Amino acid sequence: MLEITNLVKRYGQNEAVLKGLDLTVEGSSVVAIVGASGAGKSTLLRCINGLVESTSGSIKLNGHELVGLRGSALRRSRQRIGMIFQGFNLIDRLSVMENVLSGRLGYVSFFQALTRRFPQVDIDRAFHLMERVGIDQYADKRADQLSGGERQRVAVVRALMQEPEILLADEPTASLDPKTSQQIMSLLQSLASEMSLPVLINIHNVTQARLYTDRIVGMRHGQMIFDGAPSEFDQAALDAIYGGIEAPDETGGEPARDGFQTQEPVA
Ligand SMILES: Nc1ncnc2c1ncn2[C@@H]1O[C@H](COP(=O)(O)OP(=O)(O)OP(=O)(O)O)[C@@H](O)[C@H]1O
Repeated sequence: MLEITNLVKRYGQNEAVLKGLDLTVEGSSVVAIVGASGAGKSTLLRCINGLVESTSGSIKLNGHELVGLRGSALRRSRQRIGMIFQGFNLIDRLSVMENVLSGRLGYVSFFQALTRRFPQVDIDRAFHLMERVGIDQYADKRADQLSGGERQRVAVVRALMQEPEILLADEPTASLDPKTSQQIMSLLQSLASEMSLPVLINIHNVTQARLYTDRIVGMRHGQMIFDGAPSEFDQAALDAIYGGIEAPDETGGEPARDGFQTQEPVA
């Protein structure tokens, strides 16, 4: 469970970007964070995974306080948080398998990491997860030879290899075409339930947020001004979140299945 209480983030002497945010995410729920550009969505995710230092407040992941961690404690906490980015953040010259196994770097010895010799159990799990998301046939291919959707699946598997307690996705579909975007959203939704993993997704596409998440959190100027089920996310909520700022992306279409589901849940 993720419990955020009275979270404040201020960059330098500027006005606070997050102004006392409270948010609790439990179980396997998929939560969309929506809001206009500059609302503070990415800052919220970066505070959770410690990429930026929170100014004050509390972020607890399964009871462990994340605010104020430094050094090895911060590195250990990051291992428990899977991160997926808009630009995939893969190492292009490495193979898909090597990218995926890099999700284990925090768990193996310095020597193993240096020589990239991973335990067989990690390799088996990598194949299992790659098969689950439909990229096992690309294991030996260079990451830069894959399409955007395939690359994002590699990034998802790399994050899952960390055995994370939560997945954070920062605009995971913004670089993808509409159909591929839907498949990735559907995949995240399925994986959340198969693995009982909470997933927090920053997303501009409100149609996809409505279709593929269990809950929508709307932010404006660093504050949460909507928190409810997708069915409650109506025009009034849209106006409150985006009114006078920008028109959200309403493209999205019909729900998609991720297309690579297996019968076996992934442990
Ligand atoms: N490293 C930084 N230093 C100073 N200000 C920053 C920094 N990162 C973000 N900001 C500011 O914080 C505010 C919120 O930015 P943030 O990226 O969190 O918004 P966002 O809702 O994710 O926007 P977008 O949808 O465009 O990604 C913006 O005004 C931004 O300029």
